[in-house]
Amino acid sequence: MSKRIEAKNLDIFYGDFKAVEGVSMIIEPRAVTAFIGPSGCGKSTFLRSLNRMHEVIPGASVKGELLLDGEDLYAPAVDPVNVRRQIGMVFQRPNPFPTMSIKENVLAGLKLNNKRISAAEADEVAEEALRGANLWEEVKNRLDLPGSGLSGGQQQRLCIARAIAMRPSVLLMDEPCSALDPISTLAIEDLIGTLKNDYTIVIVTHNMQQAARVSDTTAFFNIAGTGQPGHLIEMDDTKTIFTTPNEKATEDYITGRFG
Ligand SMILES: Nc1ncnc2c1ncn2[C@@H]1O[C@H](COP(=O)(O)OP(=O)(O)OP(=O)(O)O)[C@@H](O)[C@H]1O
Repeated sequence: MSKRIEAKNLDIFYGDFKAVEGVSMIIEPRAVTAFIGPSGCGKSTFLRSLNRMHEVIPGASVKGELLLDGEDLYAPAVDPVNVRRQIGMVFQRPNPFPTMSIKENVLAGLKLNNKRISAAEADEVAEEALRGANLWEEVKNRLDLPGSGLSGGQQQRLCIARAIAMRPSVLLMDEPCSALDPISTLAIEDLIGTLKNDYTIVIVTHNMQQAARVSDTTAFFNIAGTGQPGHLIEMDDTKTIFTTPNEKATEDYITGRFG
């Protein structure tokens, strides 16, 4: 299920503005890859380009190649909706559909994709996804109550359940814990550790300790100045990045000298 992503010399634009330049990297399956770097260096932009989510912004475009297990995700014949089905995304703020029940939220992606499933199948998919998101025990007796009635941490796990109900190969997470308290953050971090057995996981985080705790590989992005494009500076085992990085800029960033 878990797939490998390869970016080759990727540039990303908002209209004429080049936000990210020349990124080449391999994101391995069954592992967690963290993107770190100062504000504006293009971490979220690059993350969103991985499932073509940035295309919802008018004028956004990419140059270069992006391969999922060797298949070019930007080839003319590829439907971006299909890409997003394979590569799910979890956002900074938990965003369950407020008028839907917990169960309907989990199944929302399938419904949007017009997947016809029987009531029994729906129950099965919902339970499996909620178990996968480590939320089942907390919600199994209130599946028909609104998703918005859950705590922030539970809502974020509900959004993860909604993403994994689609059986994606990759899960992208854009600062998934930044709106959560420390206990809920820990629950999501534990969950990320379990999910990597089945998915390729990419996480953007501002929290250096979090990157060190949850990821196997870390990519450091930087920006030379306002109006300049962000670049990938280096990518390595998380341990190496946090102990003996190759680049001075990485060392300065992880030791808190800037950013
Ligand atoms: N929708 C947009 N339209 C135009 N420019 C954008 C848009 N989104 C981001 N940018 C620009 O692209 C650059 C990279 O932004 P991005 O949000 O990807 O950086 P980031 O590293 O994720 O920052 P942060 O850590 O603050 O979230 C910035 O210069 C930003 O202003």
